[in-house]
Amino acid sequence: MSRAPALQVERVSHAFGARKALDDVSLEAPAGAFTALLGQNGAGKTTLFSLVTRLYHNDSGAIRVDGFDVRRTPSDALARLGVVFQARTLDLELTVLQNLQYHAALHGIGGRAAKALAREALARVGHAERADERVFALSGGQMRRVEIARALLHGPSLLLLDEPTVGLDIGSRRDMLAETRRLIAEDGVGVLWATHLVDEIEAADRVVVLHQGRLLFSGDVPGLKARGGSEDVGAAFLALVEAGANRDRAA
Ligand SMILES: Nc1ncnc2c1ncn2[C@@H]1O[C@H](COP(=O)(O)OP(=O)(O)OP(=O)(O)O)[C@@H](O)[C@H]1O
Repeated sequence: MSRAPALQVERVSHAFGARKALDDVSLEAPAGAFTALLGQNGAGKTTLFSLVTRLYHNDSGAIRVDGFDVRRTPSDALARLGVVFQARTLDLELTVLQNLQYHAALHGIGGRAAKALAREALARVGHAERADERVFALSGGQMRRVEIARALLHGPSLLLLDEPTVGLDIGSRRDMLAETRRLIAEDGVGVLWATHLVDEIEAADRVVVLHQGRLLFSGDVPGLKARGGSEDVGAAFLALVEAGANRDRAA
């Protein structure tokens, strides 16, 4: 039997009052792959993440994590989901290990098992030796890695990252991307990585393009280049966005 996609979004819409933040969006993030969710400011990336994580309720379409519908089987879906939000969410006064143990407790894992999983997750992001330090002593990039370790701790099938490299220097950005791709290769986790930076995309990645709440493209990098009429990913992306805006003006 083939494995369910890590994430399936089917015909989902969401509005804030009269403003449509997502308009009939369908997309997939396969297991064992890096999917870049590419969109400019206001594209709807964070809204989509809020629906997948159930911060917002989706009352149209369907969202499935590893085959589990987030509305009908929320605990199964959320148990298979790891998230790194755009805003930092670690408790600065607690140690790195305590932050991870707290997260483990939310997933029903306690005691020695939690400690062991936390140390293992920290080792996977190269931070085993920081376990007993308080979070305020870490740099922005180190905190991000701890957040990734925390998101991986309960063994999710899908990892959502909302613009995780914002505020990081070039070296930290590159390292974080390489580490995420290594985790995909080692664990088979499916990653949905929201970004507006085209240089974070590699040739073998999947790409989903959102613009003003609408899906403009979903496929691989060669497909994006073909649709945008350019060998340059950035130029192809901008061509798609421009064509979408022209369609809206004509409508
Ligand atoms: N809580 C809210 N109330 C009203 N409108 C909102 C709210 N959150 C988002 N929006 C609107 O929904 C649209 C999509 O916003 P969203 O934050 O999902 O985009 P984004 O792609 O994450 O953007 P960015 O790259 O700037 O973070 C925007 O027009 C935004 O103004």
